Amino acid sequence: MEYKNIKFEKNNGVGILTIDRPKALNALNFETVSELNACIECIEKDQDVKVLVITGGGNKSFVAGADIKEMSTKNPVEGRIFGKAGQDVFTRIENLPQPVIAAVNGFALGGGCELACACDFRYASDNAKFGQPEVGLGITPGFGGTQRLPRVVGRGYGKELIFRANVINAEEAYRIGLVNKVVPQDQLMEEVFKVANQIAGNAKVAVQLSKAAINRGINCDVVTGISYEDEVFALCFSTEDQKEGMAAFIEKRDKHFTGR
Ligand SMILES: C/C=C/C(=O)SCCNC(=O)CCNC(=O)[C@H](O)C(C)(C)COP(=O)(O)OP(=O)(O)OC[C@H]1O[C@@H](n2cnc3c(N)ncnc32)[C@H](O)[C@@H]1OP(=O)(O)O
Repeated sequence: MEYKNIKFEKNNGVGILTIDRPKALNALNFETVSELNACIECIEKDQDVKVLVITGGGNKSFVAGADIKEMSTKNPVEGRIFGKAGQDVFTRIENLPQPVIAAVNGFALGGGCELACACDFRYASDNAKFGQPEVGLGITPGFGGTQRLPRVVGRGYGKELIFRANVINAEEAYRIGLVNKVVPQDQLMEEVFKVANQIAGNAKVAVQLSKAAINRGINCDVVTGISYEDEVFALCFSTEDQKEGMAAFIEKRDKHFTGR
């Protein structure tokens, strides 16, 4: 499929999705959100993609937020339609069966920080900047930021970032747990691919079921979460990779997973 504002490629089981409007610092206009949705819908069904990496085009920005110029003339009905479109695609990313890593290579502001929070975890380049500037523009975060950011960094830091609309650097983002690792900008993709390949080398069904169990458990009580873990744990014993992984350990040999 041809896209105007995003790029998608695959390399050895790792999908790389780039938000690619560098002249607008990869800001998300309606067209970009729609393309993102179409691309994520394809990835959901693509068995070849074991891990997805999301990054931004150019070397200055991951995503500098929703497109302010486009939003500036919207009425409440249009605002709701735009907000819902962004929320739906970010929820779709969060619920993708495959793990998703955000490679944050610059500004992750507003919708950009929300996109990063919809990913399973985040690595950042040392020039990355994070923030939720929405209240300084007269709006609330609208692509899930009021919900996901406090769940990632905790209520106190989440509320402070949203209320102050301040921008923090990569080291501060690391300190509050918003990113897992900070690396020099020219090493970001290499480092992220290393991690993505490591995940892609593990038993695919077990990785995907682990993600589903974590996501489900985080949104419910621990007893319900644990009972879901029961189900996915048992399900793993129906896979070829469970037989192979354990046989390889016992026979002291390399494992050869098939993803089944
Ligand atoms: C539901 C979600 C809501 C939201 O996400 S609200 C939006 C939240 N985001 C922001 O408030 C960030 C807005 N952008 C900025 O504050 C600045 O940019 C930066 C600090 C990120 C970078 O500043 P600098 O290095 O001086 O670059 P530059 O000249 O401002 O930007 C280059 C071009 O990119 C466009 N641009 C940047 N961010 C956005 C955006 N969020 N929406 C639309 N356009 C954007 C600019 O306008 C300009 O373009 P031109 O050269 O044509 O003037």
